Amino acid sequence: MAVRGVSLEYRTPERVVRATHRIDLDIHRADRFVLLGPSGCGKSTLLKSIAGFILPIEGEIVLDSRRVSEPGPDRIVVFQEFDQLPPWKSVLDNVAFPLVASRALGRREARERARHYLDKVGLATFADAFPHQLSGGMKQRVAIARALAMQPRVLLMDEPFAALDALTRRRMQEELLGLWEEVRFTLLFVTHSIEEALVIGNRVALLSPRPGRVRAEINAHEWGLHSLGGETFQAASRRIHRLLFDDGAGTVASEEGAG
Ligand SMILES: Nc1ncnc2c1ncn2[C@@H]1O[C@H](COP(=O)(O)OP(=O)(O)OP(=O)(O)O)[C@@H](O)[C@H]1O
Repeated sequence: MAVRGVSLEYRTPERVVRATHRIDLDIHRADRFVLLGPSGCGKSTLLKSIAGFILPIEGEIVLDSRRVSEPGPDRIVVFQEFDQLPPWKSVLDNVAFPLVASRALGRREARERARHYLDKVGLATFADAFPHQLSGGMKQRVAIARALAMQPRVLLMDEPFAALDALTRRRMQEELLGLWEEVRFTLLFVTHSIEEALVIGNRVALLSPRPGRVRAEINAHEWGLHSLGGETFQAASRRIHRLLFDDGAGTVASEEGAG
C-alpha cells in the first residue's frame, strides 16, 4: 500500500484545520507499520483516510493498484473504544456478522470462520457470551478476531490497547505479535507510546504535529518484548523522543500508559 503526498483537512464554516501535510509512506505486505507521534499530529486522521472515511485534499492512497476512495472489506479498523461491539449480538455473531453482511460468506461458513478466529484469540469458550459479560481486554480480542476474520489486506489499529490497564496491555501486545507470527497479516498501528511502537512495529514512522508530517522512519526489526528494559532499547527510546521533541513537537509518552 502506498500513501503518496497525502494532505488531509477538516473544514468547518469558521476555519480549516490541516491535519496532515504531504505524507508519503510505503507499507509492504506483512509489515507491522507503526505511526508514532504526539497527540494531534494527525495519526487517527491518516488512519481514517486509509480506511476510506476521509478523502485527501491532495495526494492519493493506493492499495493493490487501486486508489482508495471509500471504506472496503480490504481495510478493517480496530478502535480503542470497548463499545465497538453491538451489545445485542453474541460474541460469535459479532465476529460472523460482517462476513455475512459483506456477502463474503454464507451464514454457516461465516460462523465456522468466526469460531476459527475466536479460537486464535483464546475466546472459543466465550462464543455464546455477550459483550457486557467480557472484560475490556476480552472485548478487544473479539474486535481483533472480527477484523482478522474478514482477512483484510491491511488491518488498521488506532491505539487499540490505550484504554487497558498496563498488564492487560502488555499481554495484548504479546498476543498480537503471536497472532502476527501465525497469520502474517499487514498491520498499520497507531500509538503515541514510543515503547509500544518499538515493541509492535518492524517499521515506525515518526510524525510531527500541526500539520502532521513524516519526520523520520525507523527500522524497529530488532526490538520486541524481549528488549524491554534493556539499555539499547532505552537508548533507542530516548533517541526517538529527541527526534520528536527537537521540533518543539510537544509531549510524547515515553512510558506505558502515559500521555
Ligand atoms: N472532526 C474534527 N474537526 C476539526 N478538527 C479535527 C477533527 N478531528 C481532528 N481534528 C484536528 O486534526 C488534527 C489531527 O487530529 P488527530 O485526531 O488525527 O490526531 P492524533 O495524532 O490521532 O491525536 P490523538 O493521539 O490525540 O488521537 C488535530 O489538530 C485535531 O484538532
